[in-house]
Amino acid sequence: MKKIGIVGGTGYTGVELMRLLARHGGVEVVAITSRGEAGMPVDILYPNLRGALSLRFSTPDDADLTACDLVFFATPNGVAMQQAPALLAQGVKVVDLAADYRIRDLDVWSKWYGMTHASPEWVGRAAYGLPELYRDEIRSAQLVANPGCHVTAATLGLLPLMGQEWIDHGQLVVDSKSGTSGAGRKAEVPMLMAEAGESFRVYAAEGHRHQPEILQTLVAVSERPVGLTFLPHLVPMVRGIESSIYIPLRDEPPVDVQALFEDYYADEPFVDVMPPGSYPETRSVRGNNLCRVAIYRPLGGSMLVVSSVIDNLVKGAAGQAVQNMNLMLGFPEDQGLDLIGLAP
Ligand SMILES: NC(=O)C1=CN([C@@H]2O[C@H](COP(=O)(O)OP(=O)(O)OC[C@H]3O[C@@H](n4cnc5c(N)ncnc54)[C@H](OP(=O)(O)O)[C@@H]3O)[C@@H](O)[C@H]2O)C=CC1
Ligand SMILES: CC(=O)N[C@@H](CCC(=O)OP(=O)(O)O)C(=O)O
Repeated sequence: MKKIGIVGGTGYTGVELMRLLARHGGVEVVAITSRGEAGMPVDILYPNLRGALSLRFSTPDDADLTACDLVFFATPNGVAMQQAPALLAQGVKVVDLAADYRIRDLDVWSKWYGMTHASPEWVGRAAYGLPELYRDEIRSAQLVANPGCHVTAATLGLLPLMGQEWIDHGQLVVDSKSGTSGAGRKAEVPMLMAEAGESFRVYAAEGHRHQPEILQTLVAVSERPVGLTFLPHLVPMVRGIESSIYIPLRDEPPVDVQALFEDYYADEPFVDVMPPGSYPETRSVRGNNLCRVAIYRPLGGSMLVVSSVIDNLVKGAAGQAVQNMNLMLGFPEDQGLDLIGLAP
């Protein structure tokens, strides 16, 4: 059994990590930290874990994280960059669910996150945790930067088209909708379900930090400048992200775009290219690690549209983090993640 630690276990990604790891079979969660809830059994705060995980929250100082094979940071931005280097120096592997190691350009990172990076030497050494693109690097990495939630839905919906001469890379639009759990357990009032219920609105229209993160990957893959408008919305559901992605065509595609997507993702365990005419639903991925995509060309016109859905807490956070852990620790990539979405 591999020993696992979680820093920041009281948030929504922390409880989702515990739910997935408790049934993994190859790992044991030995430490889970919270400064505010130290001493409390995890199944008192999260009764869904009763009978699955018998453990108490401990303070980050008391938890023996150096004895772990791998530690997840499910903490706000700016925590892992302070605390992870000491663990990395001891040979512990780390998956950061926050954004500390996602952006290679430190000036871009500082601009969007409003901080100076505390461990810039690790930024270039971190693998970007999108297995569909960087599987080999993740396997051998000591530090993995788990992608953002909107970012995962948008990037997977765009990857097969990147670098194709017949699309206009300069005018991509990602219109993305998130459930309220995306804002975390300590969300500000406007992001609470009671405020979002029976309503639907844009947020961060002046610019969202997921835009440069999506762009970084699209530019790397297409090897050219990319123009991207990204607009997030809050929708009255607890879990789920749907990204509607608009891709202007420059020329008539010389290939069947549906077949292009099916071929690109043929061997991917967690990307499901749906048949023509399908409408991916967030509830079909609720609680599982899938990204489901469908491709449209409305009225046969000059715009391709891709709909991409994920569960923000699973493929958008904890599930993808476990997928990365599996690669880093040598488990089958889908171990503990072979889950079916909930219906109705
Ligand atoms: N919610 C989502 O859908 C997604 C979230 N993420 C990212 O995952 C991370 C976790 O998000 P989420 O689960 O929503 O929860 P929160 O950000 O609300 O959870 C924070 C956790 O970190 C602990 N923590 C806070 N500050 C520190 C600190 N200085 N040192 C140690 N522990 C600390 C908190 O416990 P305590 O204060 O008691 O120590 C709590 O357990 C965030 O960076 C978020 O951006 C990524 C993708 C999707
Ligand atoms: C609804 C909502 O507020 N969502 C959050 C999701 C951010 C998140 O989860 O952060 P990372 O994915 O970058 O770690 C937001 O847009 O800020």
